[in-house]
Amino acid sequence: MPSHRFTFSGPLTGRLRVPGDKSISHRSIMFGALAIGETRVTGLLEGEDVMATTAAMRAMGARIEKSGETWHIHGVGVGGLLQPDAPLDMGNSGTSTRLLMGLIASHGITAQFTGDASLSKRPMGRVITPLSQMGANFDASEGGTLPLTMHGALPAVPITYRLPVASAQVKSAVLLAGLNTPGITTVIEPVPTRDHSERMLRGFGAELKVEEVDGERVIRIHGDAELKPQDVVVPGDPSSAAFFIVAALITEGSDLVIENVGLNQTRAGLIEVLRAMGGQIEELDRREVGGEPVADLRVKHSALTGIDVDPEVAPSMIDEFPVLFVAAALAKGTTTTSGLDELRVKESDRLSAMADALTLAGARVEERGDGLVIHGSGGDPLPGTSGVPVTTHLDHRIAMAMAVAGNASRKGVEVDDTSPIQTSFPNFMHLLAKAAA
Ligand SMILES: O=C(O)C1=C[C@@H](OP(=O)(O)O)[C@@H](O)[C@H](O)C1
Ligand SMILES: C=C(OP(=O)(O)O)C(=O)O
Repeated sequence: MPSHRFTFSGPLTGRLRVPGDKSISHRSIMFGALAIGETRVTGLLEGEDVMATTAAMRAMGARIEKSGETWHIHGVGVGGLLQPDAPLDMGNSGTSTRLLMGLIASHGITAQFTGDASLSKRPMGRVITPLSQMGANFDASEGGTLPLTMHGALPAVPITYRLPVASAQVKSAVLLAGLNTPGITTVIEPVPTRDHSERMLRGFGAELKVEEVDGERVIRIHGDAELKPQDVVVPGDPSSAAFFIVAALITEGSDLVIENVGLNQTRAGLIEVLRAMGGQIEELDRREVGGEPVADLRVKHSALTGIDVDPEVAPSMIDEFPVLFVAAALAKGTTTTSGLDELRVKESDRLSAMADALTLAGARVEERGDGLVIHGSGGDPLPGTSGVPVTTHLDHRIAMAMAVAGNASRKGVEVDDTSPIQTSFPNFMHLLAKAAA
């Protein structure tokens, strides 16, 4: 467990580029593995989570290799996944687990899923329910957690499923099961979540339609699909850029350009919220990369003011709350967040983990059932930790959020375990040290 003390080492300046989008990276490997022919992917995030997806797709028959900066994926075709001969180790990755369960649900194969201590606590019942309706069978504990074994159904049965939680992973699991199911599988999404599966499935040639009915998104996918190989360029991950956006906003003297950041509307909530708090975030050279809107972001140190965050924006910044809480801890006045029950079932309980960590670093935080209330310092650096390190609970976003807090503290913040950062942002510590040097 490598611990690390993150201390102020200077304002953030210059230019940097964050790694590829994690959601798009997972999907490019999965969809490439289901296409017939060679898919080429550049800008792939080479973090542990995406490598778990890669290993699983190899175990089910896809040939995946890297040469130079390009990943080459030779797919097996929809319906062509082979039975893996060992358990699929999902590591720390909820996205790998839930999306692959969807894929396997409509293949006549059996697979066992295992994961680390964090993933083994996370709820899988949310995908087991619709995938069982489609015909898949599960040997799982009553709580619906890993390890579990699933038996796919061939043929699976198309369903219409209305999402009971705002989750792109559940939506994607059902749509992916629908790829190899005869007929039309329908997902109704009352609250919009990230739409990378829809965009990319269409790009790979699936017949998928999205309609807005009474304010809800209705997504229909035709089964027995044939996917055609694509050249995918993965844009930079806005969820990774978030740490540098907040670090620059709260560190005096900062003026930083973050290049090539994906700005898909379903992911861009944090930028909106930070601007409403007074953050100076400028978009330069807005363009399209791989079918997604992208820009370079110029971020300057700003005096932030606390706000009430509208719970409606939550799905478009669901992974960014840990670092938003850090921005709020440095703002003037109070920031109130609510409607964030989903944060309790991520890699850690992110409400309690961030309340504990920020309190230990000297911030004033109240934990409520579905959100945090944070009384900001008015721009003064946080005191920082002494003695006891903050606990990351195997959660990369807690580790990186508290690293950013350390950079805006007097004594620094000691983080108990930096290894989870490898799941989504392997060069984070290097980039932070470089930008603040
Ligand atoms: O579909 C995806 O790629 C993701 C969806 C979100 O999870 P939920 O669907 O559980 O909200 C998000 O937290 C995760 O990091 C990636
Ligand atoms: C929730 C996250 O990922 P996953 O669900 O894939 O583990 C995340 O990256 O913040």
